[in-house]
Amino acid sequence: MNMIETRNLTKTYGDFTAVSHLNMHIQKRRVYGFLGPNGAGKSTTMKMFLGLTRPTEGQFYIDGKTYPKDRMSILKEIGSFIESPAFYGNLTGEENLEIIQKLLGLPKGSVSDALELVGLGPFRKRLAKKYSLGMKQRLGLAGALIGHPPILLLDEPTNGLDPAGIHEIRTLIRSLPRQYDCTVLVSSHLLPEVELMADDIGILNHGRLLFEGTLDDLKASARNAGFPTDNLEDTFLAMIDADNQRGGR
Ligand SMILES: Nc1ncnc2c1ncn2[C@@H]1O[C@H](COP(=O)(O)OP(=O)(O)OP(=O)(O)O)[C@@H](O)[C@H]1O
Repeated sequence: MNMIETRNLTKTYGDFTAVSHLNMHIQKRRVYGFLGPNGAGKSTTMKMFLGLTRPTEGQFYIDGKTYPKDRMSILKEIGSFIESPAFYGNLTGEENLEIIQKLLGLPKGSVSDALELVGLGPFRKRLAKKYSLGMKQRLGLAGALIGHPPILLLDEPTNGLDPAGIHEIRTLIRSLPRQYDCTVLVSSHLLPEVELMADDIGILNHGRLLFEGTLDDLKASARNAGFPTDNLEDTFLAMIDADNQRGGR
C-alpha cells in the first residue's frame, strides 16, 4: 500500500520549474530515500506535502487522503524536520520539546522518551542556543518524532553531524518502521547515506524523477543503461551527469 502517492505533482516559481510532473510511490512502513543534488527540488516536494507551498499542477494523496481537501487531517499524521528547524534559543532543549508536547496534547513522559531516543538526555537542561549544530539536528528530530506520527518527513537529517552521530541517527531512522509502524521519507544528496538507510529510493534531478525503486532495481536498471554499477555512488553521479547532458529538464 502507498502511504504517499503523487500524480504529476508540479511546482513552478514564475517561469522556473522546481518540481516537474512527479509520480512518486512511498510504501507504508518503509524508508524511502529521496536522493538528488542541491536544488533538485526535494525540499519543495516535502513542503508541498506539508501544505507549506501550493502545487501548481498535479495531486498528492497521503494515507488515502487528498490535498487540499483533507489538509488538516493529513497534517495530524506527519512529523517533519524541514531545513534547519527553529527553536527558542533561551529555552532548554527539554523546554522546547515541552512546548510541542503541550501543543500536541501528548503525555509528559513523551518529552523524556524523545530526548533519549535522539541521544540528548544528558543535555536536556542546556539552552538550545548553546547546542552544537549536531545537537540542534537531534532536537529537530526529537520534535518530529515526539508524537510517534505514522509518517515522518526528514529533510537532510544528518546535516552537520559527526560520523558517530550520523551512524546513530541512521540506525534510529532504519529502526522506525519496525519500532513505531512509521513510514519515512528522508532526503539526502549522498547516495552512500541513502544506501544504508533506505528500502526504496527516488532520484530527483532538476525537479524530475529519474528513477524510483529498490536499490537492487537501481543496479539492474543502471546496468541495462550502461552505467557503472560497482559502486552505487558512481552510478548515481553518472545518471545525474547523463541527465544534465540531455538538458536536464
Ligand atoms: N520560493 C522560491 N522562489 C523561487 N525559487 C525557489 C523557491 N524555493 C525554491 N526555489 C528553487 O527551486 C529549486 C529547488 O529547490 P529545493 O530547495 O526544493 O531543492 P533541494 O533538492 O531541496 O536542494 P537542497 O539539497 O539544496 O536543499 C532551487 O533551484 C531553488 O532555488
